[in-house]
Amino acid sequence: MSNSHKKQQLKEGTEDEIFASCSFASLGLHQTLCDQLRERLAFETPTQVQAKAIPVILSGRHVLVNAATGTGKTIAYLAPIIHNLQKYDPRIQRSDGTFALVLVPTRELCMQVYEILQKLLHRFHWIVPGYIMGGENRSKEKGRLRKGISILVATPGRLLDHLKNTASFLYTNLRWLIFDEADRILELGYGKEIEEILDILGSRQSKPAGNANSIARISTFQRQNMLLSATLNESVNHLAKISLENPLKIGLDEKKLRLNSPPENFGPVGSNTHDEAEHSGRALGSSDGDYNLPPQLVQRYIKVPCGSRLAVLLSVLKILFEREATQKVVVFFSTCDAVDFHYSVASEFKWQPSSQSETGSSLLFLRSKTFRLHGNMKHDERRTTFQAFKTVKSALLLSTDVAARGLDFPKVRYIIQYDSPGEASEYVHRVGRTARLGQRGDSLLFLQPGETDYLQDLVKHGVSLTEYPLVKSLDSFLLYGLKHHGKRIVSAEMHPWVTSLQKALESFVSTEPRIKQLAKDAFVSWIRAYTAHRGELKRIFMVKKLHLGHVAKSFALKEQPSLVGKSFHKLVTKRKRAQMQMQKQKRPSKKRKLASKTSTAG
Ligand SMILES: Nc1ncnc2c1ncn2[C@@H]1O[C@H](COP(=O)(O)OP(=O)(O)OP(=O)(O)O)[C@@H](O)[C@H]1O
Repeated sequence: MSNSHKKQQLKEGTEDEIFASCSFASLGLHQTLCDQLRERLAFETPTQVQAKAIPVILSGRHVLVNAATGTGKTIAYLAPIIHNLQKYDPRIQRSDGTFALVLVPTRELCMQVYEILQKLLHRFHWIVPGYIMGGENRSKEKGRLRKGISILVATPGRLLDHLKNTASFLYTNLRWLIFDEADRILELGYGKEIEEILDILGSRQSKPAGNANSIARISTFQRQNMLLSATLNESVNHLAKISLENPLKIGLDEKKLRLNSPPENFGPVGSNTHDEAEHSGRALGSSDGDYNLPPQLVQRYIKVPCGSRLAVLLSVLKILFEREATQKVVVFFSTCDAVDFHYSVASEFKWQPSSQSETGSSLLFLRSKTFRLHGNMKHDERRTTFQAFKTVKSALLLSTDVAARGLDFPKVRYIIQYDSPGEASEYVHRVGRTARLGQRGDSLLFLQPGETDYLQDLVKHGVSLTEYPLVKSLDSFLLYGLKHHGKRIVSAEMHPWVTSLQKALESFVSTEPRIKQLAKDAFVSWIRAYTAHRGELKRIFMVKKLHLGHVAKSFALKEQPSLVGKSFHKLVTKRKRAQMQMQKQKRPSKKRKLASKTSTAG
């Protein structure tokens, strides 16, 4: 979509908040680069964050950039690097190795940044872009590194692997090091790898002893490092401290990042050593303070009892896709198994509510094209899905948090967080897949009645949501040719539409052994993910409060799976113990004494 077309879609008043009133050339960028921005990407005017960051980055300062999702942070760092690289005289060559390194948390983001680079470098053919990431063929990557990559985009695990094992990887000319989605890289548990990378590259500000060899291999070029995210907070404090020299903070206030506080380490991050994780970094302490969200984003929550979650999700999706012929929706789940199960239901479940029979219809309930994306998928399938959802006009994407950060799927209109995100920062990034660059967007957060305290947690970060009129929406459906006005129906679970749909779903799952197995697997991993909430959130998302029969219903299982693997058994035992503990605490003191004696004896 052209810049001017995009601008037409902006709400009145929003444009000034998004775009600056200057040109790319006036920021100091080379004319050919400005032409590329216009011709290849259709960008005529810089966004506000680009107008602020580009001159500072051109001046050589280290920066920390914090700006709302979808405001153009990628170009803010890529354009100045390209500007500087094209100036080198004599021209840089492949044999000079890598000059700029962009670190990103996921493979999809790696591809996305690489594709933007390809477009921007079209007329600077001597500057070579490249990428290395988990899942790709290592020896092919080695070959590309040997030939030389001027601007390299990488995921941390694979980068470290090549830094240690690919002798021909030349980085002595490295001048720029960028951490895009810096907080997420740390949340995924890459703290140690990042320190190691900084040491090998000689990019640590306070260089530890013992790395003299690696540092000696680096030339004395001026280094410039950058950290960027829509949710930079104190989780990146340590990284900022060890990697940035006198940084300029763009879009950040001191409250959010206390660079003068005593040094910490990377804190209680996960110990994940894979290239990505499915979950948000639930172990991180969240920072109080407002996050920047796109002002035009309409944020709502929906309160649904556990047993009706699936029926309500499908109903909301049906409403969305029937209301607008072309519609792009992303639904976030907490686990890969949940994505797989819901993907099968969304693409195979047939039900015609006008027919009296439960299953006797041949019409798909959801007619949208459906995609899925998660970390357990084959690498190629993941790549194809990512590209396909980018270009498709109307579709539903079911995903884990691999799609939560940085991905720029054009024209996504609706984000549904079916499983709650955990940290407020993850909420911000998930909803940030819509309402990008001033465009319209809606988000919907599913909560069970006992989880609504989560809304208070979001309020602490300046995020407030209004309630979605669920019963009214359900009333709009025709059931057996009739409208059911739920005047006296106060709860969604009692709504005739929901009860009929639930019955049909249960019957569908029970007659399809493959889907039943997916449902059981999803049930187990969903509970496991629910127990993974940490800190304050554990108080809101309490596994012991869950009614497992209702959880089973949310996977269209008529009964709770009896025994599915050892880990599930352990979980049930743990829950029983916790429940017994709670009961003991409720008993009068005499009995409690007796109970405690018995349990000690046991
Ligand atoms: N100057 C510009 N004019 C028009 N469109 C732009 C401009 N700069 C960026 N865009 C477009 O805006 C969208 C958002 O850009 P980008 O992905 O860089 O945002 P971001 O701030 O990095 O978002 P996130 O925090 O989600 O990663 C993209 O579709 C990009 O092509």
